[in-house]
Amino acid sequence: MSNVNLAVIYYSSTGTNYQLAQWAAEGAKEAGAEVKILKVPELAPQAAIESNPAWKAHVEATKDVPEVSLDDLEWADAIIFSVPTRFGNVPGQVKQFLDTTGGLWFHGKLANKVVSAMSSAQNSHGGQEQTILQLYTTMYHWGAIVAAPGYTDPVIFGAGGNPYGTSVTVDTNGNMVEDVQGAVKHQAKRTVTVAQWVKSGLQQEG
Ligand SMILES: Cc1cc2nc3c(=O)[nH]c(=O)nc-3n(C[C@H](O)[C@H](O)[C@H](O)COP(=O)(O)O)c2cc1C
Repeated sequence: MSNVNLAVIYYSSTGTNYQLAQWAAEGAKEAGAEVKILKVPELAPQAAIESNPAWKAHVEATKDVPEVSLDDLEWADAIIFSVPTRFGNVPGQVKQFLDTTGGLWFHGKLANKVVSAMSSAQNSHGGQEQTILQLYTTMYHWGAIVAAPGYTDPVIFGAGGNPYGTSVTVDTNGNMVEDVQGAVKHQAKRTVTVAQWVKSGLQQEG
């Protein structure tokens, strides 16, 4: 066991980021972490969800996935976010959740979390990198330690070569274009490894 608690926190309307989250959870478990997959609460009106069959089906399919809470953030030594782009930024649902973390931040409870992020978009240059960087901006304010994948494994090149975090293109049928499973698992393992280093260093400091 790695003694790392890892939360995979995702938002997804049509399933892509849920799949990325599941692969990340697999990779983190293989690295020995204790893992929770947690969804960001939906804020969209029911009428909007009903108007899109893929969205409606995904909400139904994931109704039993627990919603992320502030307690989960306290529990986690490491966090992997997976969020689709919304015009180059994180979805409003994710921003709303991040904006509830002020109290934890104030009490120093978010410092030294090891984090990394993943994303998706409909176009191959539709804002994946920017979305991850927007998320990381908040992480810097938390005092979190961003464990971006960089080019630390050859699998990253095959997945599109995004050094900020694994990202994928989603075609009009909702299918992923690139094969990113290996890159996601590598990113998850790296996040757990860095979290182990940080956690053991902090424990030595007392
Ligand atoms: C409001 C909105 C804005 C979006 N903006 C972009 C965009 O700027 N570029 C792009 O390529 N895709 C854009 N998309 C497509 C989503 O990123 C895509 O549906 C998502 O990555 C699929 O992930 P999911 O299956 O986890 O929901 C947008 C979708 C919505 C609903």
